[in-house]
Amino acid sequence: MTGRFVVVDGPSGVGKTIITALLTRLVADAGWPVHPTKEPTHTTLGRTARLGTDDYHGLTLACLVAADRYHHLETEVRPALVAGKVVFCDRYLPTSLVLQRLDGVDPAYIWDLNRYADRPDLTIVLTGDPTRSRTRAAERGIHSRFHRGGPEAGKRERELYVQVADELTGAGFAVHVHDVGEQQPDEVAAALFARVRSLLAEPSDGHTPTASADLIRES
Ligand SMILES: Nc1ncnc2c1ncn2[C@@H]1O[C@H](COP(=O)(O)OP(=O)(O)O)[C@@H](O)[C@H]1O
Ligand SMILES: Cc1cn([C@H]2C[C@H](O)[C@@H](COP(=O)(O)OP(=O)(O)O)O2)c(=O)[nH]c1=O
Repeated sequence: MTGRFVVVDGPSGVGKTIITALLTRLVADAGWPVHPTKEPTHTTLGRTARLGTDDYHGLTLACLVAADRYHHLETEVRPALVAGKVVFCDRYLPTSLVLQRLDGVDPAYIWDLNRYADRPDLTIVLTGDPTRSRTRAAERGIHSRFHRGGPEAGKRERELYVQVADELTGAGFAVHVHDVGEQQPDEVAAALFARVRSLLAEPSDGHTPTASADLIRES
């Protein structure tokens, strides 16, 4: 697979969607074929996960989002990578490691469930002021129980993303944590584009499965 797989993840309202769109534009303008996408997907399975967080909890939701992820990889991500595209995915494994953990699922099981999900070439984790992120998410519209809970829940979500970024790094993932601070979206995208450009200059690693559960259990 000659393309590159880049994930943009982080707490709700931190700016994943807008940054993914801006980065996609910058990379396309640099002459690369791009494929922006997101999880949960727009399939029936993905919509059930996105809109069903009040009905589905714990292991059920963990399996639902993992099933959506495997279908996404098979039908969309891998074909785009084979076609040489730069795939930008808004939410991926880090979301599961944070939200399913908040939902009481054993982290080792979350890793196991995602064992065969492709390891991205780069995982970008956006962090920012939790109150600001929560406010933006609320203004945009709350459609998930994970959006509720105010600043305290936002603080915990942010802490877990930072912890998960360390776990992923320990498991051999290329992780880039970016705190948006006071930056406007175009400034964030420009800073991240520099990192993505250096990735595009490197040879592709062929996109191996995640298969890191043992590593994490041993750590
Ligand atoms: N750095 C930023 N500065 C100001 N507004 C932002 C910033 N990042 C995102 N926003 C705005 O906040 C809202 C939520 O951003 P969005 O990209 O949808 O977040 P996410 O996908 O992480 O939930 C959007 O209206 C977006 O334009
Ligand atoms: C990808 C993913 C999503 N979800 C669920 C819970 C999230 O609140 C919801 C994400 O829906 P989404 O519309 O992407 O939310 P946001 O606007 O905050 O980016 O899907 C998980 O529980 N685990 C996952 O791994």
